[in-house]
Amino acid sequence: MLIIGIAGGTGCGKTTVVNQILNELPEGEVGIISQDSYYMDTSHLSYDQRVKINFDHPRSIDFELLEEHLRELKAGNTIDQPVYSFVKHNRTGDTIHTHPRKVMIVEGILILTHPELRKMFDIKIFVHADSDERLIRRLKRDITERGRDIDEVLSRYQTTLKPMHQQFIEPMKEYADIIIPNNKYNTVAVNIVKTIINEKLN
Ligand SMILES: Nc1ncnc2c1ncn2[C@@H]1O[C@H](COP(=O)(O)OP(=O)(O)O)[C@@H](O)[C@H]1O
Ligand SMILES: Nc1ccn([C@@H]2O[C@H](COP(=O)(O)O)[C@@H](O)[C@H]2O)c(=O)n1
Repeated sequence: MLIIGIAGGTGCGKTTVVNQILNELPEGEVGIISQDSYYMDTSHLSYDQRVKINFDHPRSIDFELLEEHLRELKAGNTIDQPVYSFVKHNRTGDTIHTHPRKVMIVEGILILTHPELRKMFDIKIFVHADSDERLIRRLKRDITERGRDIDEVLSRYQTTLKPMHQQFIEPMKEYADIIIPNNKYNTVAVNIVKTIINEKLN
């Protein structure tokens, strides 16, 4: 199994890059694990308490479960990946039956901050987009897809996103094997990653 970790700040385009990689590759040969599925279970908290969580700090992620699931997949076993709701700020209770594949992609803002997880990646990729570009994309996406308004996104940006990005996410570039500049769509870089994956699949 080839395990590829794709990190980068919110809005840099990780999900988009993953979808571009999957596009044209044989269906069912590449599996995806999203860090978002592994936000801590916060069912014991009220909605008002959950809203106040710092979702950009590594402690908000259940890295233990994520690591365990990746090890299971590597051992050839199927896992039940939790489904997360950005509207409820919690796991939904549903899971996605995820099968091991020849290539597994793990994507998320904080995946390179966890040393044990980092060691499991054969290739570490960091997607870069400038912070103003990321904020614009995040605003548009969170308003249209994640049930937020402009005040919520901007206040979260100032209080947690920006400081957490500087403290935890940006320094992870040091560990990357490949940095993809993604202020604009980067077909060349995506094709290079596709070539690496195709070599593994053939
Ligand atoms: N290179 C790009 N140029 C312009 N918009 C982009 C680019 N990459 C992604 N986007 C858009 O930005 C938003 C955030 O992208 P997404 O892939 O969800 O980022 P991430 O998963 O890193 O948070 C989406 O609406 C997406 O369509
Ligand atoms: N309930 C939540 C959980 C997380 N977030 C934000 O999501 C961002 C990570 O996801 P990307 O797809 O953007 O990589 C992260 O910056 C969290 O602030 C949220 O808003 N609400």
